[in-house]
Amino acid sequence: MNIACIAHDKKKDDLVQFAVAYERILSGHSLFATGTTGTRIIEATNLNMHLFRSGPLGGDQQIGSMIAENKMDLVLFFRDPLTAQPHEPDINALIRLCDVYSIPLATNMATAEILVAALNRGDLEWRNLVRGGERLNNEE
Ligand SMILES: O=C(CO)COP(=O)(O)O
Repeated sequence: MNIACIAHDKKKDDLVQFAVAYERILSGHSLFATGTTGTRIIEATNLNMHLFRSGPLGGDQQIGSMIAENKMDLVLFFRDPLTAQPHEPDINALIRLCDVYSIPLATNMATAEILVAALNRGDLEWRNLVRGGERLNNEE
């Protein structure tokens, strides 16, 4: 599965802790992150991640682009609901695309725990079917 990891500044410690706690599960997947979040996770774990730009510089949009291309299977986006963000439109666009394409999205640690447990159980295997179908359609 392709998994995106994103956290606003006041939630980065939470996501780093989360990545440490679930490193074993996450290591079995392809990980993507916005620049600063991913750098923090790489420093704290042995996980490999593809780093996009920092969120305010277009990283959210780059992940949104992967969603639009049916290349992202799960989004862990620890949002800070108490701080205004300069790139609010990008954040809303990313969340909107998750809803457009029915991509599982966790915006806080409690939901992320549930989704990662589901991922580990195989509950997200339907994404392989969706992506497989997409590939076949493109090949026709
Ligand atoms: O701003 C972000 C998400 O909206 C996260 O970006 P960084 O990981 O680069 O801080």
